Formats: sequence, structure tokens, C-alpha cells
Amino acid sequence: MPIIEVTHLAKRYGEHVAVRDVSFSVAEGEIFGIVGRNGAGKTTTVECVAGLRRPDSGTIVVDGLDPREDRAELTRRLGVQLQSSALPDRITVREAVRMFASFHGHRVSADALIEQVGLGEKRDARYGRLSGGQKQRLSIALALVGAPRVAILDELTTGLDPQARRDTWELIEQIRDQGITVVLVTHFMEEAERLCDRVALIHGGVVAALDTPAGLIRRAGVGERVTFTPSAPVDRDVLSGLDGVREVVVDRRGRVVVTGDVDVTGTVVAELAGAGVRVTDLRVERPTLDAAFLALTGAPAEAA
Ligand SMILES: Nc1ncnc2c1ncn2[C@@H]1O[C@H](COP(=O)(O)OP(=O)(O)OP(=O)(O)O)[C@@H](O)[C@H]1O
Repeated sequence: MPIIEVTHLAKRYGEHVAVRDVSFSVAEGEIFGIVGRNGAGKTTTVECVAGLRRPDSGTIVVDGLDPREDRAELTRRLGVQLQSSALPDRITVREAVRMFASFHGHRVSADALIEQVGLGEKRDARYGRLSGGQKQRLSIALALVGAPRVAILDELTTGLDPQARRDTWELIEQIRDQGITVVLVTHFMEEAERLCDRVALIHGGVVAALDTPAGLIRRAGVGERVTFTPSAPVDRDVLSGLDGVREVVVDRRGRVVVTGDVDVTGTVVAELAGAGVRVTDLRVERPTLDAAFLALTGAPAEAA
């Protein structure tokens, strides 16, 4: 049974339709990505899931609860880290975590949580003095402080440098490894591709596609391209007949370029190995989720 089930969610702000028709379900223990460009309706969707906004129509069930009707119980099972944090600059890391822990009846050890998110050395530092990455880590700690079954993390790595972003990705994986289901909202395709088990692409207030990152790439039909030099001449027709191969080009110097479906490289290399042909100078160009997003929605992911 899914831990989150959203069915035909719709939400407008006055005349403006933010979410037109969104349905998806999240399995327990997965990292589920909600991705889309700015203004696609991602935050509105997760705010409805967290019970912070009332949908105009549609149904939402989180761990068997109705987010609006069962708010008190929901806050015990669902931790939220939303885009803006409203902590006072002078509060220390430990004070903030202890304060939030007290709201939840101290279900986890504040100090252990601070260690877990990598802020052990900063426990007495004031919020206003933390780096962007450290602030994000603290906001993750605050989302986890009630020992939730589900954590919603919204645009967690926006504004972080590449190293801080990678560190945060590791932390998210650790959270999942503890058995917490993670809903990750992002407009970074690389992040979704690297972390998420499944991804809903939201575009214009609807789910344009929902699948694993590899499935979305496959579905978008964006090809993989492999270029190599074989140790002996290859039979073009044999390669062309392989599963997933779309085109084979052999240039005058004998260098081969094969385009095809995702994973075509494995098929081609295995076939050649079977025929006793070695390949050198192998170069593989794999499609990314970014390219799939463009193909599936007709819009670049990062456009404002
Ligand atoms: N409180 C509000 N009042 C009016 N319009 C809003 C409000 N919140 C969001 N919107 C509008 O609804 C649309 C969807 O916003 P939402 O924040 O859900 O998108 P998003 O996909 O999370 O975007 P971003 O990545 O920029 O946060 C946008 O056009 C936004 O301007």
C-alpha cells in the first residue's frame, strides 16, 4: 500500500491555477522526486500533502490520514522542510533542534540528530553565522526531529556550491537508508536523476510523466551514442540488427558510431566481444534526465 496517495489534486490562487490535475502515489521507503521548472506547481502540491493548504478538489491520503482532518497526527508522521526558514539569527543550532524536539515530545535525541546531519562542531553556532549548506542541514534536522515516517524536502540544494550539494545528497540517502520515505522537490534534473527512485515531472500544473529516471529517459526516446575503434573491421549489418540499435556509421578510418536506445553500448560491446573484437577509444554519450524533461514537456527544466 502506498504511503502517500494523491488523486486529481487541484488548487488555484484566485484566478490563477497553480495545480490543475495532479495524481501520484509514493511507495514506502523510496525517494520520490517532484520535479519541474519554477512555478510548475511543485510547492503547492507538497504543501497540500503536508496539510498546509486546502486543496480545491482531489483527495490526499498520507499514511492512512487525511492531511487537513488529521493534522495533529500527521505532524507526528510527516516532517517538512519547506523553502523558506524563519529562524532568528541569534538562535544556536542546539537551541533550535531542542526547541523543535520539545514540540514533538522529544522523540529523538537532539544531540544525536545534530551529529547525524554533520553539525556536531557547529552545535553552539548561531543560525545567522551558518553557511548556506549548514543552514540546509539544520533545516533537515528540524524536519526529522519528530522521527517522521515521511520527510518532505523542498528545493534543498538551491544556492549550494557543488560540494555542499553532494554532501546533502549523501545525507538524503542516509535518511532513506533509515527507512524514512523521502519526497524531494527539485528543479535540478541531475539531483533527481542521482537520488530519486521515481520521479513525477510536473509541468503546467499536471503530471507530464512519472517513472524511474531511467524509464523517463527511455520514454523520451533520447538516444545513447557510442563511438569506438574496433580491433578488426566490423560488420555493419550485424550491428544494425542488434536490439535497440538505430543507426551505425563507420567512417573512413574504421571508427564506428552507434546510436540507439539507452544501454545500447552494453549490447554492442558484448556482441563484439563474442566475435573476438576488442574496442578502444570508447566514448559513450548518455542522455540525461534534463534532455528527457525537454523531450517530454517541450520546455527546458531550468527555464525561469
Ligand atoms: N500564495 C500564492 N498566491 C498566489 N499565487 C501563488 C501563491 N503561491 C504560488 N503561487 C503561484 O502558483 C504557481 C505555482 O507555484 P508553486 O510555488 O507551487 O510552484 P513551484 O513549482 O514550487 O515553483 P518554484 O520552483 O519556483 O517554487 C506559480 O505561478 C506561483 O506564482
